[in-house]
Amino acid sequence: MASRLGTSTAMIGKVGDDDFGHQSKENFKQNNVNAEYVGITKDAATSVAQITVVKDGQNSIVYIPGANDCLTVEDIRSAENDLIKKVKLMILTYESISEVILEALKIAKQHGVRTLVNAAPVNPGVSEEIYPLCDVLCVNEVEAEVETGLCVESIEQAKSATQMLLKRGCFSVILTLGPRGAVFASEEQPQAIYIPAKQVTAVDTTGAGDAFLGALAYFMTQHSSLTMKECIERSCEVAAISVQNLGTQKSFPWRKDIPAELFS
Ligand SMILES: Nc1ncnc2c1ncn2[C@@H]1O[C@H](COP(=O)(O)OP(=O)(O)OP(=O)(O)O)[C@@H](O)[C@H]1O
Repeated sequence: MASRLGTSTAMIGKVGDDDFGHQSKENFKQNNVNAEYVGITKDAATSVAQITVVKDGQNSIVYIPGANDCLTVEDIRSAENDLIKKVKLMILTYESISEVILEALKIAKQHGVRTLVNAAPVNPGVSEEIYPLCDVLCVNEVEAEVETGLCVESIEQAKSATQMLLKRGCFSVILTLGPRGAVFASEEQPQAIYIPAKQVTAVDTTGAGDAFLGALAYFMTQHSSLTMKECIERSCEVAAISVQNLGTQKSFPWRKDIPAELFS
């Protein structure tokens, strides 16, 4: 998503030496994502996700980690000089193992790279040491419940969850709420604010979180005069476009498909 909006983007990861792995690398190329640091391992199959979409567009995903678990601390260190230290922002997900996430965050912070951590998919194995290294922690309702132990159904409960995550040391927290939008709080603005989503008819919400995050990375890095609230509002709009199309990455809009005022 970040690349489709026009951000120079690179991926660090690992795929298996199989059809899905080779297709993934080809897909990065077609989306102008530098995949030089996406390794191929013979020790595991490429990670896959079985996705079921129901009538209202909501989804349920069974995720099988596979090769993602083979990404090592050494793989991250090998990208430090030529990649990590040169970027403005690093997005991390919970698809890697805890020690790898932690190493990537430490290296990014050493070089003044902003960090945007998406605590997805739910991974209770991830160390609490990551929180103080998160410039932005982004969770959905389920992930927020697992991270905090709180019930996150109402917007008020979502606001309470962001407060708890801030207290653990994150600089800022975004809790996405599907069709309701998102809640945001930060050290600078601890009072959580609610940002509504655009009302649209969703056909497939799969990938809404990734569309939101990729767009957020774009606005945070390419439109530095925008406040975080404005970046989140615009990212909600991009994600709302994606849920009106079928597919996961396939549903992500290209820059030309997005109203020009979002880039002003
Ligand atoms: N039905 C919808 N209508 C409008 N916007 C939506 C809808 N669903 C999601 N969005 C937008 O996408 C953002 C992220 O969605 P959500 O909270 O569902 O993420 P997620 O659970 O991580 O998604 P994923 O299905 O990719 O795992 C929301 O904050 C909202 O702005």
